[in-house]
Amino acid sequence: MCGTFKSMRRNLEATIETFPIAGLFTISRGSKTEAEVVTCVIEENGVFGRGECVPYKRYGETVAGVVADIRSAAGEIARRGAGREELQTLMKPGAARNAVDCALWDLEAKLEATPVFRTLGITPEPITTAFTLSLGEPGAMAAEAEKNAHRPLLKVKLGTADDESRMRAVTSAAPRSRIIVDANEGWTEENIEDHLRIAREVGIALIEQPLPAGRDGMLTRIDRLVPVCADESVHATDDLGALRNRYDAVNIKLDKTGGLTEALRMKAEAKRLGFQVMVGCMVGTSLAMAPAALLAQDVEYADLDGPLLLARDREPALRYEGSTLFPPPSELWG
Ligand SMILES: CC(C)C[C@H](N)C(=O)N[C@H](CCOc1cc(O)cc2c1C(=O)N[C@@H]2C)C(=O)O
Ligand SMILES: [Mg+2]
Repeated sequence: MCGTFKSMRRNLEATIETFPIAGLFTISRGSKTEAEVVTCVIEENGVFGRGECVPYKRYGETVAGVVADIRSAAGEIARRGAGREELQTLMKPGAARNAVDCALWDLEAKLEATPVFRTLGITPEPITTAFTLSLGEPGAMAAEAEKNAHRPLLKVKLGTADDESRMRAVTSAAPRSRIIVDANEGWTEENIEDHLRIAREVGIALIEQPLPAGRDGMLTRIDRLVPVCADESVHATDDLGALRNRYDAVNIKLDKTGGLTEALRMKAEAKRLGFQVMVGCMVGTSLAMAPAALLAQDVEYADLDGPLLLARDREPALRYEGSTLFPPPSELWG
């Protein structure tokens, strides 16, 4: 409960941590070999709450800027005891607020000996996550798809001039998997209708962010032959209204909403407006996925595979068995 600890003194720390990626993760905007995350730890009376965020260059965020933003809010949180509700006005939506918000959820759960899932009134169950295939040449993507053809849900990174070959290659290599295509803003007004026709022909389930954010108005005028999901075009609850006739689904990420508190509001409003919901993630560890795994309990798509791409994770980590993600242990978060 927010505000309960106002008279208590809290200490807040923000640190940068690096986790190596197993191999290379590539999309149309570039490649990564490691996940650089910011961890926020808030302590009160020897009890620690932790939250993790992943700053994203696409949204003008850097790790140094995010650490600075967290530290500048630290006075209000640590000395004055600002809680989660005040945090929503103290910091803007984005990665920095996510780390602090999730650390506060974790701290409050531990101080009150009440797990977050209980506060949310849910009984978390294992969920199926998407598994992401990097962008590559059609043959290489087909080989990766074949290797992962046992997985029920694949997310395929596209956004090139020749996505037709790639869509055909991955769908024939993994014929039993449901496939999400994430074009990462890489399609154009000229090629989107052709791409949608091919996507429907080969049985793609969902197309994520085909057109650039801010230049996606055409989506209201075309026949969306495959459901279209907003990612870069949607950050928080206030964005939803304008997207109503443009998108069929929205990808909610804690690093965009600025934490679980706003993400819960956004999910409720998205459902009320009739959107399908995906809960997504950045390239982060189990600590970043844990709150998202609770958020994803009742949505159409969970895309929480960050740790599956890492060569090293938190300890304890989330348990994944294939593409099944189990509820987070409280020693990890919540
Ligand atoms: C481990 C996957 C990337 C996580 C998820 N399935 C996913 O696809 N998320 C992306 C957003 C994260 O993408 C990032 C993060 C990053 O730090 C750097 C990059 C990207 C990316 O897509 N390209 C660059 C390399 C999503 O839903 O769009
Ligand atoms: Mg995306």
